[in-house]
Amino acid sequence: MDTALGPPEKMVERREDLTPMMAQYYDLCAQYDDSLVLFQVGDFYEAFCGAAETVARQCEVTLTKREDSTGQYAMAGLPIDNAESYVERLLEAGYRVAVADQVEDPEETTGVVERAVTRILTPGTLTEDELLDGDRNNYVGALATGDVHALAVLDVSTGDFYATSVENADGIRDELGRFDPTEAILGPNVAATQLPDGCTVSSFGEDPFEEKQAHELVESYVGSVEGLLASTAEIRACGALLSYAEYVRGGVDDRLDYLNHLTRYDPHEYMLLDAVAVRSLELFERRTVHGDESNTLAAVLDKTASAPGRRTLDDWLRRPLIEREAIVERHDAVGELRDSVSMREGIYDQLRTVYDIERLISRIARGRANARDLRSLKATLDVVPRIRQELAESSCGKLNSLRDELDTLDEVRTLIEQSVCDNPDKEITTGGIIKPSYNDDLARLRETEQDGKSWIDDLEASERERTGIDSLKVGQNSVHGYYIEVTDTNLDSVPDDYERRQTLKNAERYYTPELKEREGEILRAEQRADELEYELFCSVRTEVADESERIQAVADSLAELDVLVSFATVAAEHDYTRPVVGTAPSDSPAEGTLTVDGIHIENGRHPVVERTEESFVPNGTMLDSDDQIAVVTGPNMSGKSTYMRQVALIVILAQAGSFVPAESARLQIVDRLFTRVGASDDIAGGRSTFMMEMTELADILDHATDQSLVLLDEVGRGTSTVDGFAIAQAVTEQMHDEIGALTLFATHHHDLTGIAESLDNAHNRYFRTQQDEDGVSFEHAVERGTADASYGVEVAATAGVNQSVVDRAREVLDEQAGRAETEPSEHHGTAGRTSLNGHSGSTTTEPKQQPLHGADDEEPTDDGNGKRLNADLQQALIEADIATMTPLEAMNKLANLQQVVETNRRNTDPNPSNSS
Ligand SMILES: Nc1ncnc2c1ncn2[C@@H]1O[C@H](COP(=O)(O)OP(=O)(O)OP(=O)(O)O)[C@@H](O)[C@H]1O
Repeated sequence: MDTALGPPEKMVERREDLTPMMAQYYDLCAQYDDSLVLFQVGDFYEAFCGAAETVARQCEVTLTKREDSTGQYAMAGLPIDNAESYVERLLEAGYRVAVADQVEDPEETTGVVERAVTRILTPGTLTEDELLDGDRNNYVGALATGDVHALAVLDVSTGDFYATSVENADGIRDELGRFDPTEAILGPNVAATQLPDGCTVSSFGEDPFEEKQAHELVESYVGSVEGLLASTAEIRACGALLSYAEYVRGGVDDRLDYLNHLTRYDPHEYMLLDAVAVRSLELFERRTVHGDESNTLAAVLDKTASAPGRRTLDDWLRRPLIEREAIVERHDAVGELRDSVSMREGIYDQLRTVYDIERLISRIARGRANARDLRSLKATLDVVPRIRQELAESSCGKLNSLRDELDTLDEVRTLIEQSVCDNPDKEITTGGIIKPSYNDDLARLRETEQDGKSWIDDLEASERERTGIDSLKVGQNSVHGYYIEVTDTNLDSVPDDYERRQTLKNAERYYTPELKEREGEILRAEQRADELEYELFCSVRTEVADESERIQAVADSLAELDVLVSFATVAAEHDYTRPVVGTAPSDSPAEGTLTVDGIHIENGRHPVVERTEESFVPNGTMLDSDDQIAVVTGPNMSGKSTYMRQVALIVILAQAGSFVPAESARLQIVDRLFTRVGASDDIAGGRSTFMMEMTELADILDHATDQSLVLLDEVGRGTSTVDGFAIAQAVTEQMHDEIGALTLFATHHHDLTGIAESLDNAHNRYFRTQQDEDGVSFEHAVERGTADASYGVEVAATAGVNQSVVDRAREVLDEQAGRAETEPSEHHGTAGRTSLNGHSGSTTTEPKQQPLHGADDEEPTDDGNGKRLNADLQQALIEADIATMTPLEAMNKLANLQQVVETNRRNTDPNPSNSS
């Protein structure tokens, strides 16, 4: 066992001799032996022995010692006021942290202070604002298997709770990809391999997954599971998850009543968007080495005003809809909000003032909220009537139903308004949180306190008059209470009824019997009033918590409205258009249902790239049952990847309910979206092997349907040219003949363009490229047909390769072109200058690897007229498979050639100084 966990070895043999406090520590470590125990001692959380060493190392705090009659123990302390940042480091290091707080007042205890674990902090169950990203859900998941594979996920900080099940383990991986939980617990026979990267597996045993126990627990939270959950595996996953959520409460008041809203969904109700697609389309995180969140789809669409809105936006993008009516409802709402600027801005202005209502209600229900939280809830609920007002003029069904669902919760708002102070204290035990007017007893006690304080306020003046001492002062301190202070020079005038309380350097402090009595009255009234305020506050908090279901419903509606307003704002500001969505004809739709065959986009734009490029070139897309596959060619940097991703993002946006960046769009509803991007494009994710590429391809071939959209970028690039081409061809044929998915296939294999010509429902698209005396430039415009040249040499010239190599390369190309005119060419569909692809038209022969003289060990020699060198260069250039090279490989190749020319020049130049 990790030395930071369990009872310290050093204490085991001395257990019976330990001091009472250390015995308490020992017992808590034994009870929570899977967690690192942080043990409150006054203002610090302490750890001892091995745990202390871990805390000191991970949190970079000083390791000290504690010595008592039983020995010496290593000790490390974290200041309670600042504990969160340290705890974060322990969680990142993979520890669960059990926080053992003092649960009684040390001043009221004679023996050792009672301590108990009040919460166990784990990565997926955090509720502390300081440890959470306000805009993101933080999910913990539970997986169970049975007849089906079930997944339950829960965000303890917001109460978002989902369950689903699928037939195979791959499907579970996809669903996990949608929620991206930070932590998971696994039922019997479930492998951790399904979990996304970065998800911590926590051990929790098998008992909580036991059916009967799980069933009872789930029903105690959400009522009958009949008709809600679809399998026993789902019940077991939900039950285990609830019991884990209770467990991390540390066993103190462990019910979490607000977790009463469980959503069971069928994965087939949403577009299937697996983790690979989410990553490669950069929906939430850019595929940079460290991943960053700017310039992602979620970021450019985020005009939300509130944290719940931001989280809901993520959810909608992760789970685009496939039911036409639901999609159209959202589009209707976005349309109305886009057109009505005053309604849109009015709602936005209201939403900007709201607090994170989901996290507020979770804190309130867990009994962790303070009075400020209740005021924040009230301020948030106050916007509801105003938003209803803003929506009064709405004429669309979705906005109307959202308005009707917005419960104004008048009694909750009135309760908080009447009871909780307008600017309450943060502390809840020291008064200043409940209005005296809320309770007669409280009012009386505060009056007594106030009367007493007024009497004392007047005391200074009356005593000065009585004693004739002008410098006499009345004051108070925490140790001695109220006093009358007289300087030494006036001691003669002190009356007899003054009793000495404290001697200072130049003064004496006194009290009178009446002052003492008044002071007692004030203190008693104040103390009782503070206690009463705390009691009243707790009961108000409980009353509010009892309404958590209604409050959560309001939170959901506000979040939904926030996303719709955000979509509408983006649509208005960035000229998005409303897409027409229809069911695919192959779905056998009911009569009257609008069907759309394929994806038809006029002047579409990439929603993210259009924001970063100075001038973005819009492009159209036409895929349907007659033009089901498009093979997209074009040189590096021409815009192929951007184009393919743009089509996918437009489809996702439309099905999430947003308008789309295009002049017009008619879109068939897509059931699944698959992406396979080039192997070398994904190095940051550590998934650069050909094996990984093929695993993803296998997944697509197994699961794509005739209603799916498939993006294949450079499939087969990770292996030899011949194998890669063979795989690409076979995949294209299967997509065409058997699967029937709408497919965009970007490739450098120009030969694949011939295949597209030979298949009935496939066509070619290529990116136009301009060449002039300044070099090659990319127009980023896609057209039907195939590219007329590869422009590899021009790209090299533009990249700065020196002129003599570029000129020579052009010569070689011209010679090639001359040969091509006299020999029959097998290259498919190319016109004008031929491709530099050395195996043009040949699909079966492996290109020969001719060693280049001078590049390896053999020195080039001059035969007097440079013919040998020319032949070598020619051969090398012909062999170079420019169409499949990355820009870096092309540049290396050219640098290599350049070096050969340089070496040759040096060897043949009679004056070596010329060759530098
Ligand atoms: N339609 C467009 N309008 C303006 N700029 C674009 C457009 N499409 C792509 N670009 C820009 O061109 C560059 C290359 O785009 P992209 O990566 O899509 O090319 P590619 O053909 O896929 O390249 P490679 O084959 O090397 O992967 C990017 O910087 C992108 O921002």
